[in-house]
Amino acid sequence: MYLLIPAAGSGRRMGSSRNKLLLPLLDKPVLAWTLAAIKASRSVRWVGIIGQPDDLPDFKEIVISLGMTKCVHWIPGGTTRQESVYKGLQALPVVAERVLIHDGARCLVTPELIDRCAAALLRSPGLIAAVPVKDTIKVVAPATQLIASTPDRRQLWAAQTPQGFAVEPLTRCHDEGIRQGWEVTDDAALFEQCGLPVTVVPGEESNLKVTTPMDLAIAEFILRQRGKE
Ligand SMILES: Nc1ccn([C@@H]2O[C@H](COP(=O)(O)OP(=O)(O)OP(=O)(O)O)[C@@H](O)[C@H]2O)c(=O)n1
Ligand SMILES: C[C@](O)(CO)[C@H](O)COP(=O)(O)O
Repeated sequence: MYLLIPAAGSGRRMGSSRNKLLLPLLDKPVLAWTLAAIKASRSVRWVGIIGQPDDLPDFKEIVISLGMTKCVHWIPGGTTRQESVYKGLQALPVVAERVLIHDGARCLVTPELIDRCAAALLRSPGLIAAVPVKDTIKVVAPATQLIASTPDRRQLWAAQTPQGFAVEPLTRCHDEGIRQGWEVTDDAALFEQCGLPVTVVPGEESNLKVTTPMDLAIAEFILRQRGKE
C-alpha cells in the first residue's frame, strides 16, 4: 500500500515558531511517533512525506533514526493541506491504484488501524477512519452566535485519518476542486462533492490530531499509559 503523509503545515494553532511535527513528544519528535506506527504496519510499502523544504533535513534525520526500511519519498508541500495532498498525488508512482493519506499530526495512530484501513480500501473506492462524536454538536449562525440547529448526534462522526481512496477518482476530484474553487479540510469531502461513496472505518479514540498545546499534553498522557500496558 502507498501512503502519503501531509506534514507541511505551519502549526498556527500550536503557536509554535517551527513545524509542530518537529516538537518533542516524550523522547522523540511528533513525526517520529507517526512514522514509527507506519514502520510497524504490515500493509504500507511506500511512504511519501509531504513537507516544506526547510523541514526536510530534520524529517530525513527522523527517518534515519527510526531505521525506516520502507521506501520513503520527499514531496514539497503546498500552502494548504488540500494543495499538499494534491502535490502528493502527483508524486505517486504511476502504478499506484490506491493510496492512504494520513496526517503527520495524528501521531498516536496504531499500525492496526493503518492496516484495517488498507484492507478496507481493497473493498471500497473511498474510506475514512472516524469515531462517533460524544458531545452534542450545534450549528451556530456566525453573525448572531445563535444556535441555528442541533444535528442528530446519532448520525455524527468525527473524521480522522487514515483516509483511503482509489487514486484515479481522487485525482479527478482534486482537479474538479481546483476548477470549482472548493476548499476542503479533508479529502473525503472532495469525493462527497463528486458524488462518490466514502465508507467509515471505526477509528480510535486515541487517534487525536496534535493541533494545540493541550493536544501535546494529552498525547503524552496517552503514550505514558500505553507504556504501562
Ligand atoms: N499546507 C499544509 C497544511 C497542513 N498540512 C498537514 O496536514 C495535517 C493536518 O493539518 P493541521 O493539523 O491543521 O496542521 P497545521 O496546518 O500545521 O496547523 P494550523 O492549521 O494550526 O496551522 C498536518 O499533519 C499538517 O502538517 C500540510 O501537509 N500542508
Ligand atoms: C483530515 C482531518 O484530520 C480529518 O479530521 C482534518 O480535517 C484536518 O484538518 P486540519 O485543519 O488540516 O488540521
